[in-house]
Amino acid sequence: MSGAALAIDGLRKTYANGVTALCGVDLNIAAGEVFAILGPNGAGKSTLINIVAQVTAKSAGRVAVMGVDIEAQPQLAKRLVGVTPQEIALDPFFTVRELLINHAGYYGVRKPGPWVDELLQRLDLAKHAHKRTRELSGGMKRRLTVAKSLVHQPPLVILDEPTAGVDVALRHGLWSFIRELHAQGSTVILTTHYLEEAQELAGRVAIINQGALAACDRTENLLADFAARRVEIQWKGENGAAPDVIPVGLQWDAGACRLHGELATDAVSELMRWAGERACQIADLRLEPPRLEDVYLHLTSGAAATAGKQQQEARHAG
Ligand SMILES: Nc1ncnc2c1ncn2[C@@H]1O[C@H](COP(=O)(O)OP(=O)(O)OP(=O)(O)O)[C@@H](O)[C@H]1O
Repeated sequence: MSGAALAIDGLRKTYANGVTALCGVDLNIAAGEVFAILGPNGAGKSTLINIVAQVTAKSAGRVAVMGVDIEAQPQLAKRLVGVTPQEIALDPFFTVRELLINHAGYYGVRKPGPWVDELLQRLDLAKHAHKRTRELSGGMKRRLTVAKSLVHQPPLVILDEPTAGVDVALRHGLWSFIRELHAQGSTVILTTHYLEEAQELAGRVAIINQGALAACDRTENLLADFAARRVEIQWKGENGAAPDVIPVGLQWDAGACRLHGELATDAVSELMRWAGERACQIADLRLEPPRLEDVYLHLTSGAAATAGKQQQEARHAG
């Protein structure tokens, strides 16, 4: 498992209440990657992150951070990772600077001052450094939580929904900060519900559903493997009349007088023939490549999701 920034093998978690949050996840994230973990609410993303951060105990499996097994060398493994949790919990009585310096002390960092100043600068917190944390706005607290996780300069940075509930400008600020961290050699793992964020930042994406890995690949490969096109046809039927034949896979929206839906790539030539025969009734026709959102929805809902979970459970059975 050495060589990877994060190596996860057969990770399982069943909570005391009997809920199985992870049912045998394997994941290998190379040093220097920006990697996104996507999945619906309750998929198991935070459980996975909390196990890596050693705030939740795993039920089975192995986890190594920068080649260090979290069970064999828990203290060393803890120092190699900085986790920004989803929940913001900051001591209200410390100032921003005090909080960061104290937190650095927790990791045994000597003379943290210059790096704390740099973090305050880069996360746009310098002018709030003297304020008590209870005086900060939600967005400032979010940035401080990010700074706190980086104060010991870990090589692996994990951000659990870093942009949840933050405004657009701050989101873009955090994106450029993540790019800077990456450019400086950090490995960054983030979870997000914003698919465009994953597409924008991450080289590779994992989709977790019901505690199982539904996909893990480069975004462009996930899109290339998804053999479907989005179709939208504006129709000029007289008095709003529907087309005589509706191509399989498309739906008729009478109010907007249009056909729309998803079409398998190998059915496109058939659609073109259908459209050619009705050219004078078509005002507009658009065929769009799939988006990460389409792949995500396909993998996390219905039959594809159930099949993926069963496959993974079978692989890890026993
Ligand atoms: N401490 C806990 N005790 C019992 N069950 C838990 C606990 N924490 C999480 N769970 C359950 O484990 C499952 C996975 O939860 P988790 O928080 O890991 O999902 P998530 O993918 O991070 O969701 P979200 O996107 O909503 O943050 C859910 O069914 C959740 O209810």
